[in-house]
Amino acid sequence: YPNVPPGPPAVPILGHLFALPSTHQWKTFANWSRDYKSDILHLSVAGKSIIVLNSLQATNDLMEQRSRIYSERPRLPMINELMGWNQQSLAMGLMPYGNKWLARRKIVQQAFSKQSLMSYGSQLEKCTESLINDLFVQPSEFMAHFKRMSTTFIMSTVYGIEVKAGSGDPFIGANEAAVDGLKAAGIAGRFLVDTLPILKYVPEWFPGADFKRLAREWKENMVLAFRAPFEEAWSQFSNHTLQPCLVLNSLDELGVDNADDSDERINTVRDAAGSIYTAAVDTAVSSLATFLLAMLANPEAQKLAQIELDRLERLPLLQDDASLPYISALVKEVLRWKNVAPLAIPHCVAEEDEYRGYKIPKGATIIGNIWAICHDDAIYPDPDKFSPERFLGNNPRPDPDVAFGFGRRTCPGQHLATSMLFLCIARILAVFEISKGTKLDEFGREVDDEPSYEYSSGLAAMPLPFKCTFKPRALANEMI
Ligand code: HEM
Repeated sequence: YPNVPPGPPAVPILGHLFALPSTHQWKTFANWSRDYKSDILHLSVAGKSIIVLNSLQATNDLMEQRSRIYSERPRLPMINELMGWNQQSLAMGLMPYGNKWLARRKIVQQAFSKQSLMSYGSQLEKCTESLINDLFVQPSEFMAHFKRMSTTFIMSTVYGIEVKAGSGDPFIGANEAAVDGLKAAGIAGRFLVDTLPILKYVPEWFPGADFKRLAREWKENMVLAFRAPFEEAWSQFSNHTLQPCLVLNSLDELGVDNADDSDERINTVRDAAGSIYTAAVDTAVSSLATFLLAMLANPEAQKLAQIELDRLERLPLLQDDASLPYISALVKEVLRWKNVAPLAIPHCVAEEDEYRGYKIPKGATIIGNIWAICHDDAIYPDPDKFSPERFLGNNPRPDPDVAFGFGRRTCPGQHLATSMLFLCIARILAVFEISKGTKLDEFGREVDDEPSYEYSSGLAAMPLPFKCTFKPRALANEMI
């Protein structure tokens, strides 16, 4: 590869396949940048180039300034073809750049823009009230409550469907199974078929072809996750009983006639809705769990946040953000400190390009290393420390917008995610004191159960299980 950016030594043919770690690649990429004294790296796997961008400068110059050519998605045979994630359109996050993608993206962007925030604000407030209630009743199940809160919100705002009480809701089960498959398959190098696409023709019964069975099962889950809630909403739409929601607005706006259900416009709405559902739930759960870990790691931040909240003397509302600067800074720090999507979703460059004298080959996978940027000590000194103060005062550090990705592919749920985090965090801290869980030591004494602060790997990082105690604060009864 003449004149491409530097990178670690490669072996013939397979390139860096075996040098790529199977977990937490973002850290290895950042270390390689240090070792090879370059914020852009070139790797190759079986003849395909991968360019890793480890600095804000490089992601700005290429993925933002030149977004016209840096907005494609690479094709991964396991996810795209065998699991069908973009074979029949469906998930817009994995769709090729083009008109179909744009039509879906417009729907999501419009529904969750900053301006439309107030139209779904009351629903968000209702869901976070239930969350607080659930945390009172069964605090140890906090992860399940986070999931329930975000699913209930998405199902009602997107599909106009009320989630069934208890754990047996069929739509939640379908979404969970689909996202689990995507997360597992999103681990780079996990499936050899991504490196050697020819393997996709191996029959399922062939020894070692277990990936084909997994792909088939995951595909069934994914189709169900996209189709099942949409079909329910569609049948209500046809009967004129569908409650106001994204599906209703979009079908109305596109002028869809309820007699005609074979329309491409219907697929567009189905895909936009399904893309939200699969992208929003786990990201919310992971970042809320990160917030709890942050409170365990830095009790001082919790105290300062509560001093600010107590001045309100009531449960916070969405429009309180201007009067709660510490909480707003805390939300930014949650997004920066541990990233839900440390390597975003890979982009792909549509044309050959040149940058700082290096060649960027056409079709190369482009990875923006969100984690490396959010932990760059030139931008965020002492990056491993959880410190909302870095976004306050006379010299605030830049907002970590990069946590939501790059250029034309940036997360269209950014405003929704930030508002959801703001409201949940403000309300939880107004009502509860958060502290470490406990366990019995070998002498039967109660001691703190220290979290590992470790995360799973894959497309979306989730904190490994940890314990946490929620103690109602003195003001809790007055506030609710
Ligand atoms: C803390 C919460 C969230 C974080 C950190 C996050 C982060 C990201 C990142 C890094 C990407 C990839 C961007 C890129 O390729 O450059 C992405 C894509 C996407 N996100 Fe989010 N996200 C969050 C919540 C949400 C929510 C609530 C929604 C629901 C509307 C959503 C919908 C999407 C969609 C549809 C895409 C694909 C965009 C495309 O390919 O055009 N996300 N998100």
